[in-house]
Amino acid sequence: MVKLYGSPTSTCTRLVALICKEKNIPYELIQVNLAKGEQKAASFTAIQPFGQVPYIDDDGFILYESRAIARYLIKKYPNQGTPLIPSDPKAQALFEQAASIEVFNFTNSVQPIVFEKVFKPRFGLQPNEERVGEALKTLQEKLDVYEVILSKQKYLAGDFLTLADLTHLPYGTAFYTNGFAEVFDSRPNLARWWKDISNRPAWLAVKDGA
Ligand SMILES: N[C@@H](CCC(=O)N[C@@H](CS)C(=O)NCC(=O)O)C(=O)O
Repeated sequence: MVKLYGSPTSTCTRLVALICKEKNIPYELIQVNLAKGEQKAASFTAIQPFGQVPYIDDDGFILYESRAIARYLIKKYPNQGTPLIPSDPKAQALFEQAASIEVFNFTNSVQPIVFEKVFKPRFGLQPNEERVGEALKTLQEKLDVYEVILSKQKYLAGDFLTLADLTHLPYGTAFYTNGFAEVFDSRPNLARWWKDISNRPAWLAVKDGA
């Protein structure tokens, strides 16, 4: 069974758990206590040199970086669960385009907002509102483009769901549920897409406790 080293509340661990559920891959979550700094222990960085979760141990094969893990698991189990990466070269290229959009046009802006407005307050720290304002401005511009794309097709890579849609869920949910729902809801096609992906049973199961 795949061993998933991570934290049930960590966004990146949740992505891997989500993919396991979408692909019906049994996995064992081995909890790493981030608050205690277990990810920085020498025994941990010997495996994940950046001192971050998640990583997987698949029968001795070690892999870190949540998106790389997701791709590996999807390719290893092509014939079970939801097909999340197309095999046709053109469809795959459109998937890669969407995957790149997610990293650079979505998560790059959403991540600092979640960090400032959700994670920092948990540790009694004040958010840097200037940083939030700048990231939100950039995000809104990018989401206007999402709205155009999603007015023409069901998902980010076309009319088929891919990993590139699902990678929006961990940070997107932390953003949406912590005071920013209107940012998505005010754009009808984006809102329709978000409602679709965020209500997938696999995601509901993960966000309510990986
Ligand atoms: N690009 C990495 C990012 C990993 C990452 O940022 N992990 C966070 C949790 S979501 C973490 O381990 N934070 C604790 C730390 O950096 O010490 C991935 O996708 O796996």
